[in-house]
Amino acid sequence: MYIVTAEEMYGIDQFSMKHTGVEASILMENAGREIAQRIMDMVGFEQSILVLAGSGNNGGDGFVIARTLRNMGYQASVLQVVDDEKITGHAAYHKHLYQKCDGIVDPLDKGREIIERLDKEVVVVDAMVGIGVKGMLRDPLHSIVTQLNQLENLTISVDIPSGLPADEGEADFIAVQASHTFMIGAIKQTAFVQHTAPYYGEWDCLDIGFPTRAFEQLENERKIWTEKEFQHTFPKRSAYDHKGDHGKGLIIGGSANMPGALGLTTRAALRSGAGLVTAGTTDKVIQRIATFCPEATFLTLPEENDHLQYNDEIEYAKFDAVALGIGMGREATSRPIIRQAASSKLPLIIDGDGLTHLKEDLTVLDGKEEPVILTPHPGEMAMLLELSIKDVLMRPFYYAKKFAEDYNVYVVLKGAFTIITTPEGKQAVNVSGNAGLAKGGSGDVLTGIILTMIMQKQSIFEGLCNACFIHGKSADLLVQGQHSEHDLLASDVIEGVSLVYRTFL
Ligand SMILES: NC(=O)C1=CN([C@@H]2O[C@H](COP(=O)(O)OP(=O)(O)OC[C@H]3O[C@@H](n4cnc5c(N)ncnc54)[C@H](OP(=O)(O)O)[C@@H]3O)[C@@H](O)[C@H]2O)[C@@H](O)CC1
Ligand SMILES: [K+]
Repeated sequence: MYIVTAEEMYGIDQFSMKHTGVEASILMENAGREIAQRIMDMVGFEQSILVLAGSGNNGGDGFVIARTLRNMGYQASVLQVVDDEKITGHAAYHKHLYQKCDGIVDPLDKGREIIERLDKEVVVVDAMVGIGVKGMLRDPLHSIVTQLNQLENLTISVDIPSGLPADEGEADFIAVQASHTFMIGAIKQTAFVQHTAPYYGEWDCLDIGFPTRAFEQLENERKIWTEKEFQHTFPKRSAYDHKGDHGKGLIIGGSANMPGALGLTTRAALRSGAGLVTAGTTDKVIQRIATFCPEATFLTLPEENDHLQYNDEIEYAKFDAVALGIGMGREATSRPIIRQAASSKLPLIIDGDGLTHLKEDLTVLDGKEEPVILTPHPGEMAMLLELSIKDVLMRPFYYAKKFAEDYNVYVVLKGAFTIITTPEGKQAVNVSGNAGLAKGGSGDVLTGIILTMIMQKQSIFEGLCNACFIHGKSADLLVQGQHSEHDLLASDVIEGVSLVYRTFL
């Protein structure tokens, strides 16, 4: 399923009409009927449904919804929140149809009173404004939305909560706080941006008949990654495979104060299916983590002041991929290891403190032909881009893409909605995971799973998406079972990988 901006959605709409001849009023009919069906699944005949219809095509969807619900025996009516002359085009056509089917339309001047007296059992359908919103809502919509947000009624938004921008990057708006949103045709970008996502409530995206070609012509490819994609792309194993077929991974990191991080990454790589994993770290760290990951082998690297030192004896050629930086600390004397690993002919994952070292000298990436994967959280992304965390959170799609393209790297921007970006700018959002992952160690586990995934028979992009899916899904399955979001530990997430495999493969 695609993730779009408002402009891209209009492009899909135009392409569909031009190349398939489908008419806008039919798309509107499809949209309204699909949403009405979802409303019928949630609401009983005894409940009243009030559709708030605005002037554009979003309002037009509202008239279709009201007509469909009434035809099916539901008590639905429309409160038109704009003057009559504002309803034009396809919306006017569907308003007319609705009225011809004995539909009731209350005019705007009754609006305030209707909403003030609204029984809390009445279900509100918000079709006031969709992706055509420009700037801050004006009155009367502004005051209606303010009023509505103080009520506790079940509120179902059509396509997008009215007032909310579809595109990332907007800080100032007033919008309906929806209980549910049914998006039409494609997911709107702000459903995955931290400060706008909560307005959608629970959401789903409905197909209304846009042709696949209309999405394929989009310049920016953005999709969500779900269990379907995971099941479709995850490589099968053969009875004749040997350990070398599942990748030999090298993990470099660890320091006296952070030995556990490397242990988590190593064990996560093993648990997710790597053939062989070697942890390259200091002798002290090896002593601390060896029993936590007995299946791993170890490479003792020199240290100074409890931190890793550069060592030119690492035989990179023995491995298939390297993950670097985990719990490594920020001592400048460790930094040359980054350049050395980058000059190896291996795919390279840089995580945690490795990203801080990288920022000191981004030229280490120059000319590297093998894939490089960076796994920043928003703070690290901000550090790499020399921006504030707020800037990154405001436009995560844009900034992840910019960095990935500028430096020819894959970026896994971690967060409640992890965004995976290829060097060409293709993006996917992983939707698995929960607040239980917001803990120290989660990122270390993800790095281990990523290392394993990029060594399997799938593209790097698929491997990264699948790694994020497995990591989040492990947490989801665990909190549905014996754990909660409060007590979940990173080490639990490692063990939960088995649950993911047993459930989905
Ligand atoms: N083919 C498709 O893609 C399909 C799209 N469909 C649906 O169409 C929707 C997009 O429709 P759209 O383009 O007509 O825009 P829409 O969101 O209704 O808003 C425009 C109206 O809002 C008003 N308005 C704007 N800003 C405002 C403000 N700040 N404060 C107050 N008012 C403001 C503006 O008024 P004006 O500024 O002109 O006075 C104008 O009248 C889309 O979200 C989906 O639901 C479906 O039918 C299926 C097929
Ligand atoms: K809406």
